[in-house]
Amino acid sequence: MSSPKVLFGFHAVGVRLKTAPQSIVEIYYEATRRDARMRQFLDRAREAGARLIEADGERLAKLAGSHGHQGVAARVEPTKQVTSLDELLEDLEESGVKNPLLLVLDGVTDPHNLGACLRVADGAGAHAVIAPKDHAAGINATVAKVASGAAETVPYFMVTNLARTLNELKERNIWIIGTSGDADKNIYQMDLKGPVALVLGAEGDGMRQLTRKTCDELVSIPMQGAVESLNVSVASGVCLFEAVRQRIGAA
Ligand SMILES: C[S@@+](CC[C@H](N)C(=O)[O-])C[C@H]1O[C@@H](n2cnc3c(N)ncnc32)[C@H](O)[C@@H]1O
Repeated sequence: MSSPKVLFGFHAVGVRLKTAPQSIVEIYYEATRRDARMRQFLDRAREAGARLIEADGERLAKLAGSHGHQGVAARVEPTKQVTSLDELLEDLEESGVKNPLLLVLDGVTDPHNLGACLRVADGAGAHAVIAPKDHAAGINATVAKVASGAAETVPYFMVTNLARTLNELKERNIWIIGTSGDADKNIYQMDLKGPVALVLGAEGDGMRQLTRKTCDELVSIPMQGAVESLNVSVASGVCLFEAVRQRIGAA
């Protein structure tokens, strides 16, 4: 059995309260903090039946390590996780999701960028984020903090061979759309209502050659100013929310 882990900050603990309150072993809160945000948080925690424990700043700092805790930390049991991409896609099919929306990150190694990508993926309702095992940041405390709870809600799969995984997605009729500033077509010309995986490249070099070749389509985000490219998490947001816009329009 895996041991409880610690979440900290209003976002991360708040998301767990919303999505899996039964997995919370106990919540520590700084009793001297009596502002509105803390009061609202404690009301929600009590409504969810969570066990609340008063703690001082020192105890919270010990639980959260070097990370900002905002006066709140929780010991939680792991939630039931889907363990593989295949399992996730089968679950989606069984629950009638016809048009999965996936975000693929080819070489995003900065934990802040990964955290921001997970946050935007959650916001857009993406079903999973996929990255190559040997060329990506893993989930750590920084990622979880920047993701503001989304590291808990969006499955993140690190795969051994990204090109092979993209080919397997194609076999499941998922359209692979790579993004690159030099592509002729642009994201707004692309039909994103069906099953799609949006592929974003690394902070410095963009997508690797093999990944690029494996994509069904390449699209750009038309830039209007002097800079050549967007930060990868911003570009993820633009692409994912274009898919959301089209899907809402089609509903
Ligand atoms: C900072 S950019 C990398 C820039 C890199 N020099 C390149 O040539 O792709 C990180 C990733 O964000 C996405 N991106 C950023 N700006 C983009 C744009 N204008 N059009 C399409 N994708 C973009 C791409 O996936 C890119 O690989």
